[in-house]
Amino acid sequence: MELGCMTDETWGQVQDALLNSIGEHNYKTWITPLDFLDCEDGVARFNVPTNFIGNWVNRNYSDQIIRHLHSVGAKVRRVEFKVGGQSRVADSSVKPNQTISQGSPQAKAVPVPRSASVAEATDDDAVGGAVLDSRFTFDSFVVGKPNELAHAAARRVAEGGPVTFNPLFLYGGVGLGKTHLMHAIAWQMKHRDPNLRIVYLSAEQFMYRFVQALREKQMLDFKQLFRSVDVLMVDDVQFIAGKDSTQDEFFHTFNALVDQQKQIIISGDRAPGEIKDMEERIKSRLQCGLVVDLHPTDYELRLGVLQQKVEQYSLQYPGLQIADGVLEFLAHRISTNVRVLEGALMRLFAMASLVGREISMEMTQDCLSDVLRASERKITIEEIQRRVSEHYNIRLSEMIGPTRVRTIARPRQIAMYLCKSLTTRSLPEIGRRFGGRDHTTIMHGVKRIDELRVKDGQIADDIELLRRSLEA
Ligand SMILES: Nc1ncnc2c1ncn2[C@@H]1O[C@H](COP(=O)(O)OP(=O)(O)OP(=O)(O)O)[C@@H](O)[C@H]1O
Repeated sequence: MELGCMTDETWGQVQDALLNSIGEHNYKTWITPLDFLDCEDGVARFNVPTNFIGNWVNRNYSDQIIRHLHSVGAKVRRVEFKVGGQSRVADSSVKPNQTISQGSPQAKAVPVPRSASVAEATDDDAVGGAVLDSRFTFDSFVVGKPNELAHAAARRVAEGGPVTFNPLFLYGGVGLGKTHLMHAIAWQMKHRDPNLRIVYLSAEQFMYRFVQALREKQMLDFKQLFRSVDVLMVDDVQFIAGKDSTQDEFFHTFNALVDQQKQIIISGDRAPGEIKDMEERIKSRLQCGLVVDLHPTDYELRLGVLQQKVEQYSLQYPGLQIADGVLEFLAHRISTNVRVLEGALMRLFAMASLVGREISMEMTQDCLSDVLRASERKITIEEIQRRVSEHYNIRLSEMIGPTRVRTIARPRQIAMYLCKSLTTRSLPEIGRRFGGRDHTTIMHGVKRIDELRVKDGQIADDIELLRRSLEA
């Protein structure tokens, strides 16, 4: 089907769909104020009454709007929100809350002031890569135990000098700061040497560029472009898993750059070896350098992020007060990812500025009831296995593997016990996640630990400690 640009009619259909998907309250607050202006060259433009609404819709709903527009046949790549000449931009190929650079025709300001030295360094927008978010710097990255290794590795790479580990592979769950760290590396490298040719892009964008080059018979240019950069950064590499030709091209680009001693930085949602449908030769290349993971946030890190954001938002909303205990409450209750945490805080500030009151505990519970409900702690089997392995200083592969040596088998049984008591997973499911063991083995393990808990104080203490840390 040949898609057309957006019209009043398609916008009407999308509004209906949004009403269904985000609920009446959110719809009235965020979508009703949007005034559809026009749609040209795949860019749909809206007037918004305030910067805040534009920014909020861009961060939280632009992806959904674009998706709904596609589903009703509107050929829209990007939505743009304008207020008095400023605009918020979201691109279907760019992550939400990334911004379009000053070099772009849709240039816009972001609410947080950017560092002048870094801003100047963006002039050439890398080599056809995505635009870097000016907020994602090392200065704004809060370091805690769960991310200190990844942060140190990123810092080390950003310092430049001889390439010591190639690639740097950063991995971790959703919203834990992979993109933030990659942008921070790029900013610092650019700052150090403005002439460096740095390409940052998502694996999805790499694929689109590759397909476009194929279609337009520009493969030579494509190869030259990517093989002549000084630093290549590819975000969310898992996206190319299962996409054979893109993987092939990625593999050759990767090798060409490594041969030239050019730094490569890659991110993924899991360790290279665990990416399904990724060619073995790519997995093994990805493991050749330094592989570091960002662990799920802990309470202190979440509190640190919240405190930093409060400082930032206070500039935006001067005079707003936040009651004692609110940040601690949020850090305790919202234990998913940092993006959710940031969104929650931003929502509170918006609400408090609308009603002109301090952010109290009552307002927090009221305004964030949906987020708080959704964040009710769900402990995963993987998390338990990881924590128990760390606690007993054994490898995760040993925990899941076949060895029956007591020093491994006992922690394994403790992990099985915790899986049974802290998750809703069935015994066969737990068995599968422990290297395909039978459910009777799990049952036996759980029973054994139940007995030992009573007799062995050390085991009881260990279990209690692990339980508390998992539930934190
Ligand atoms: N340690 C941190 N300090 C400050 N901000 C953080 C930190 N970690 C994450 N954030 C913020 O959380 C948001 C999500 O982070 P980011 O986009 O880097 O996550 P990601 O790991 O790339 O997630 P995804 O898997 O969705 O790509 C960003 O606004 C980022 O600035």
